[in-house]
Amino acid sequence: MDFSTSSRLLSCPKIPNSVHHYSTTNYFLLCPKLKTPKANNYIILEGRHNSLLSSCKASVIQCSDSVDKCCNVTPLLSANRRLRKPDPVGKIYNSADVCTFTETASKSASHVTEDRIGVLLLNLGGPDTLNDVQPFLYNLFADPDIIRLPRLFRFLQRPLAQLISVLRAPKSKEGYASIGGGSPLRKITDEQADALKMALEAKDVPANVYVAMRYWHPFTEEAVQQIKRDKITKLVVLPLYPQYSISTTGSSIRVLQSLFREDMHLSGIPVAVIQSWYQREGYIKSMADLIEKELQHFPIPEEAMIFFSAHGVPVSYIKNAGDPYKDQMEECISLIMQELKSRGTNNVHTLAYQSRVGPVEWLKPYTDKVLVELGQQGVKSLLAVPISFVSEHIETLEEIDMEYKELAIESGIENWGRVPALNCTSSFITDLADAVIEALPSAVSMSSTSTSGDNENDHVFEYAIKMLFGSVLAFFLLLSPKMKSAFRNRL
Ligand SMILES: C=CC1=C(C)c2cc3[nH]c(cc4nc(cc5[nH]c(cc1n2)c(C)c5CCC(=O)O)C(CCC(=O)O)=C4C)c(C)c3C=C
Ligand SMILES: [Fe+2]
Repeated sequence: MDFSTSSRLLSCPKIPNSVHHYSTTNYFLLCPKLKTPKANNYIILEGRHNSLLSSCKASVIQCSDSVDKCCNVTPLLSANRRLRKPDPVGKIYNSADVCTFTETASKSASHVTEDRIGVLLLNLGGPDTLNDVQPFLYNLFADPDIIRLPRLFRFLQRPLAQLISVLRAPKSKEGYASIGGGSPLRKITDEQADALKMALEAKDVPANVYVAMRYWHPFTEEAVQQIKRDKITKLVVLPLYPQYSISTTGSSIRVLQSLFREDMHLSGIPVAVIQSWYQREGYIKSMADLIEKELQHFPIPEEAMIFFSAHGVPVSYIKNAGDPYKDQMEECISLIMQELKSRGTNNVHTLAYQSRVGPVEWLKPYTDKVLVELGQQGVKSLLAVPISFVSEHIETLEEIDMEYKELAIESGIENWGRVPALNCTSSFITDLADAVIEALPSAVSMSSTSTSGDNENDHVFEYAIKMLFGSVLAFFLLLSPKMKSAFRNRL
């Protein structure tokens, strides 16, 4: 059998929210709804292409632990709704010994060349100058996915954002001043976009790559207008956050959904959203490469503790809102450690959370507390690894490199190192390009699926009908002689 060279993801028409994956050696059908109770176990349906098309009831197997090309892809419409559930991750595992099919693969490949493909990189954004700091903070705190107020108090969101941004601006400005007077995020993200475009071209998938920032320029609205002007016919949305959080990827996708829903043209464009990609082999290996390289700078590399420091989120996101961020973070770290182990690197490691804001409880343990404790426990060499973000930014350049380094040294840690952010590391960008190519066939337009608004209306209509019939029925029952006597007897 002739095999296609690229991996593909397709949704199965017979099972909602399913994705199937085929590559040089195999394909899978993944059905999130058939997920087993254990968080990381998914039931994968495997079968021949023909059997898949005729029936989705192919042989059912439990997924293995082996992870190859994985990312979580959905159409734009259902992207957020599914990820707000406690453990929504649609994992695509690669395993050997499964049949392949060439016909659809080559069809997809030719389809790819006909389309005007766009890739939309989602990122947080950062102030370009010190004057931008307060308005940037206002945009951030005005986001209902960052400050989650109860519905009744939503009218307070903007005044509160104004107050908090003004109060926080002086401290934030100090931070940005110490790293050169602004955030490097825009420049690095633009460079990543250029590198990704080149990597896609090298794989014979020409595409325009756009940058959509959530809280500063270029805003999502600007990127989306450009996509429209460029007459893009197929779009892959790729958040530059490896792990999904309601506060990051979730927030950006929410904005994107509302922009697409409002626009007839945009809602017709097939879109695939890659929601998280922390399990991708290319990413895990790129992280392991950076860690291995940085360990070599220590006097005794095997004695250095690998200290993963992730951006925190309030605990309520995990406990009440079902944010998968913590689970994904832990799994990501365990995959990186497995990879290091397979290379003979057996250093001890730990995870802590940094950058908390405000008076609520955030994910623990807190980075600053752990650093002091480790110093007290006699740890002498420590390698900090920023893990929730793939570019240098204020929290690596100022918080880790300055504040935490100073704290660590004060606490007795003698040898300090920090793994650089991936930025434009070529193995990483190549892997992102693969993720885009794999996601392309799963792109679906909003207009080809029912919108959540429609569903909600359906529910309201259904509810009203039930209420009406229920009331009429209750009225006649109450008037019936049998019912009257029953009431009389009780009284
Ligand atoms: C995965 C990454 C991030 C998560 C999760 C996240 C959640 C989160 N952040 C804040 C508040 C602030 N974040 C700020 C900067 C900032 N945050 C991230 C990433 C995540 N945030 C990045 C990459 C950046 C830096 C951007 C840059 O300019 O370099 C800031 C501003 C800086 C400061 O004043 O400290 C705030 C404030 C909350 C409240 C939150 C979850 C609810
Ligand atoms: Fe943040």
